[in-house]
Amino acid sequence: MAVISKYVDRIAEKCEQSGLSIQAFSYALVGSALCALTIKLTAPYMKNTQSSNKYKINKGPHTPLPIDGSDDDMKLAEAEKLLVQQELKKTNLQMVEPGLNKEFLKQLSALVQIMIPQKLCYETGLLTIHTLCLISRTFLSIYVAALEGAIVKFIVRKEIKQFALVLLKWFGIAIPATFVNSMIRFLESKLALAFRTRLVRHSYRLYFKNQNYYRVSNLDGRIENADHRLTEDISVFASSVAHLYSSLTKPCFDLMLIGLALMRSSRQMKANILSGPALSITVIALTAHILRIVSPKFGQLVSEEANRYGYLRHIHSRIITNAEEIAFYGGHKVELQQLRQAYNRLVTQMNNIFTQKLWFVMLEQFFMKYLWSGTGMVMVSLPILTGSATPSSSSSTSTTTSPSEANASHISERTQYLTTSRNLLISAADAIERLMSSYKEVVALAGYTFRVAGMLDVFTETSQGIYSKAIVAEHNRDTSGIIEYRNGKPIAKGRIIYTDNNVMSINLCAVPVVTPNCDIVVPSLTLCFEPGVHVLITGPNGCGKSSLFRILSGLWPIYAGELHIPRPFENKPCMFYIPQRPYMSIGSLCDQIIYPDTRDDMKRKGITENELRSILKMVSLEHIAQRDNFEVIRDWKDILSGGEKQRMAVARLFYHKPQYALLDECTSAVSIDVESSIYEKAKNMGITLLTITHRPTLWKFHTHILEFDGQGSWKFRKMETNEEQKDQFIC
Ligand SMILES: Nc1ncnc2c1ncn2[C@@H]1O[C@H](COP(=O)(O)OP(=O)(O)OP(=O)(O)O)[C@@H](O)[C@H]1O
Repeated sequence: MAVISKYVDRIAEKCEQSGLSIQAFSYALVGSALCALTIKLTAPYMKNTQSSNKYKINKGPHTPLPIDGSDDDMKLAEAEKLLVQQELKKTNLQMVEPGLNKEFLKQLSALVQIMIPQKLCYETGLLTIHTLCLISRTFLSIYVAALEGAIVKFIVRKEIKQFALVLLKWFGIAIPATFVNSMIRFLESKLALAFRTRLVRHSYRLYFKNQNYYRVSNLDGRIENADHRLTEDISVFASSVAHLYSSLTKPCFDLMLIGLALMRSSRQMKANILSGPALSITVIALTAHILRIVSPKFGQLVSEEANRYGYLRHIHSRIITNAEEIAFYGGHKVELQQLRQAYNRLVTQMNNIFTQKLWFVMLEQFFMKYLWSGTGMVMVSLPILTGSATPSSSSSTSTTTSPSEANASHISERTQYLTTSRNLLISAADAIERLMSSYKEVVALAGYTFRVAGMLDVFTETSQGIYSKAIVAEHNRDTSGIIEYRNGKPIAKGRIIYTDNNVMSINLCAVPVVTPNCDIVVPSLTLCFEPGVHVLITGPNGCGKSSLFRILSGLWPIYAGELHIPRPFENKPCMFYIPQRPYMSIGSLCDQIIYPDTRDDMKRKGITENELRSILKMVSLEHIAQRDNFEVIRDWKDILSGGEKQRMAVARLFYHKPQYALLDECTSAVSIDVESSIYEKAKNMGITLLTITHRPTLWKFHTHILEFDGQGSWKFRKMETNEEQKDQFIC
């Protein structure tokens, strides 16, 4: 600054020498500075208005702005627009917005019933001890305030012995006080964990009910990242409920008991006991009202932030899951762009919250730190300034002591009163501040309640077969009467009937194949799969071959007709599905073969390691058992090759020996000789094959063929074994 001012002085001198007055020079300097400041302040707004106008005209109101004008960022904004539109669709589906309303109370009470299922349970025990600790902490605070008042009184009176005695008491009380403080935190954490455990158990139960983990992500569009809601959101919700309990009840106890203590000391000072509390209540009520009016909608903001954070994690986990595919494709640019979009949207939301908090916290602090302190000072001084007499405790001493001694005693009494009241007031102000700031927490809790309760609602609905998808809701399509809609949602009118054990055939009676988006792939299927009738399923891509398996396995709802399937008998599944990309579970080699059985199931079935070894031999994987024994836990997804993984999946088929095997191109990576021997062995075991394949070498293992034409029609007929049939099939 000094350098600049010297430089300015030198220019001014030069200007004066050339005939320009210093005043004129100053005007010019200030004018140009103001001009520069105006340009600096208005330029970004002008730029934003221009670009937002441009976007309003060209791309609709919800398009996010590009970060700069570069082509890349324009593309990013375009992609983000799609993302925003998807979010909007989702929001429209969910309709209700989080906030302090009836819906929030209803959702919270439903969640409280899950977290505290009975009047007498572990959680109520914790709550009782927690409440007792909170009450005793308040009594201790009042006692400590009184002790501090007495300490000051004895200092003013110069009574060393009394001072030392009270100081000792003060130190003595510190031990239970600190223990109670620490206990409050401990109990709060225990309570949060207990609530979380109850919620997690409940939601896990729902998540795994009726294949909900599949339905939520595939058939319903309301929850995009169930993993985030099941982990992060439940944890934050439980902590926030436990924290709110103490941050609401403790200040209430504090206020009640401190108010009584203050009134008692005002009475001792023979002052009006109502004027102080009346003043404070008026000021607090007024400031609370103002804060409530100007408070931003933190519930919505927090809920949106959690949504965006969840989406960011979802993108990350997709990249981790599909790392190899992305690397082969060299798709890092696209993935990076998606990550940047997700992160930018999170940052925008966080910045929004920070900015809104900045002004709100400023106002809050002004009220709580300054306005309330001022009111507190007036409150404390009122009994002394308006008190008609000396404190009651000192009135008895005034007859035996001299006037100067009595005066000194009155001063010390007033000092004690002031110190005690001040300490009590500080605690009370702290309590009110906590109560007021709890409002923010309550609003934030509304956001988490909305997400957790919303998740449980969706789980309940999907487990009952009620789905909601934006794409379905938005299309008012003609489904030729196959799908019936109620309130914009399709109704699964079809029935699954489990037949008795002696009927082993699978029957489809006028069942349509309908995708989760309500696209009709095949309008009506009437078929009968009998044991020993090996069916080859064929047709062009996307004609509904895998969808038929999804319907047989009960993954997709049936919108009409009837499906008759045999009931599982003696723990033996009726159908066993093997996909093209087999799933490798966490665990040992043994766990891979017996999946989805557990070790206990395996023991119950009496299957030994030797039998597992011979199963591995049947699929030519015996070398794996020699390399790693059955117990070593490995990451089988990465260790085994594509073909080995497919053979491992077939090993599961030989372990479970189901009535029907649903084989969805499950040997596409297996060499032809091993594949043929696998099919031969499966047939010899009495397993009926329902095979989707594009390999002509497999035709000989089947007796019937189900052909889809891709236009919704199909043909089911006996397969002819002559060469002509084979050629026809190859085409
Ligand atoms: N989860 C889903 N949500 C919406 N539509 C789906 C879903 N899964 C499949 N579809 C659609 O259903 C139709 C039939 O798919 P399906 O997987 O049955 O084809 P496919 O005959 O097995 O084809 P391919 O030979 O390529 O495996 C396709 O148009 C597909 O886009």
